[in-house]
Amino acid sequence: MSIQYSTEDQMADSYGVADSFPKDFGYGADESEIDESSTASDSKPRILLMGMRRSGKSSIQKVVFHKMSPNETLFLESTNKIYKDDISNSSFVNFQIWDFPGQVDFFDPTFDYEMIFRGTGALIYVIDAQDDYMEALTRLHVTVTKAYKANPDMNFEVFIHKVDGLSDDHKIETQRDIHQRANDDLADVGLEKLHLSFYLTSIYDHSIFEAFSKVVQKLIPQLPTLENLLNIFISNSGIEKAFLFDVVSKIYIATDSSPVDMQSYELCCDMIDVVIDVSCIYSLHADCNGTAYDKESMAIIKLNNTTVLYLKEVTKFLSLVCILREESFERKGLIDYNFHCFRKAIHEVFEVGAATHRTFSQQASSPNLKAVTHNGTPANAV
Ligand SMILES: Nc1nc2c(ncn2[C@@H]2O[C@H](COP(=O)(O)OP(=O)(O)OP(=O)(O)O)[C@@H](O)[C@H]2O)c(=O)[nH]1
Repeated sequence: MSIQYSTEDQMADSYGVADSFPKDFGYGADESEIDESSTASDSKPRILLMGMRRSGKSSIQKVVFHKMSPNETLFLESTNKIYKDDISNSSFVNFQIWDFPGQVDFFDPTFDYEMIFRGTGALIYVIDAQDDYMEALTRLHVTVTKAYKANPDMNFEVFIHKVDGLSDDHKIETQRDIHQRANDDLADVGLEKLHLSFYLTSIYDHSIFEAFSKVVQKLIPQLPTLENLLNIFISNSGIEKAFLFDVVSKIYIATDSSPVDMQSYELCCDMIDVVIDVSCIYSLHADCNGTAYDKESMAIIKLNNTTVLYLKEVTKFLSLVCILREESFERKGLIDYNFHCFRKAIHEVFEVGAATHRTFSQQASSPNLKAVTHNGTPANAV
């Protein structure tokens, strides 16, 4: 895997251009229709969203990357052509999402699926769990076998979606059934090597953000280093759990190696919302443009169960959100010193990556498209 980075000029001093909250605190231009031939911008790493009609693909993309409220998705119209969404203006992770219309006809000669799959990091196949999913499973099989032949390196992710309408038992049973059937179909054609990952998702809770976090993390080659840094940071600071968040999407790009529980993740997501809301409402600039999140951004929230939430800016796109006990927070000086070292290390990790990428780009004419591009650290890093 290799990685593409923004140039340092782009990284430097760019807080001013970040959009602000709420609606504007998104990813800039909305989706645009693509012409199916390859263009220069299409060389960005991409994540494909595929699945049956009305399975919820556009809703996922709108809710995660465009701050659309789940209820508004009821009014989304059906997608008729492939739409691409460039997630690169104000995010740490830098890729394109291609939202496909329900039925993709692999036999249509104008649809160059090999070209599309070759440049893809991950294929997300969305299955509506509230509907009869037999046809979706047949199409999943056709899609992943074609995609695997064109690009065996891509990640295959299955979102068992709309699980908000299912009881807990029904969720587990549906996941087991879909997992079993999909893998049996692959085994029947000798494709046991093709690994499918399954997630239970809904746009009505944080599960869709959690699932997207895991999909994106797999495309970040520095993930083990980030995890390691987080482990060192929390163990030396008396912190229980820490997430490194992409602020705009609330995708966490890394966490320490202790297990993630949904409640902690939700708390941290909510904290980001509170911080951005408050700084936007009380911003000195009436339009709040670019001022909702910057180098000074930090927040402490003390909960009534002796838990403290602590948020600090890491780069213009990333923030660290920690959960710790009140007694550990008494050593705030130590935590801040460790955070300073952690932040410095994060900046170094991505500076090294940027340098490696520059060397790589000079050597190779076409980049490896599996790994996502990063908007790295600002040049004025501490
Ligand atoms: N209950 C529930 N409904 C959802 C969820 N996600 C999407 N929906 C609804 O599903 C319907 C279809 O969603 P879309 O996002 O338009 O589906 P699509 O897959 O993009 O459809 P096409 O563009 O026709 O391929 C909408 O009414 C959404 O509100 C979910 O997590 N839970």
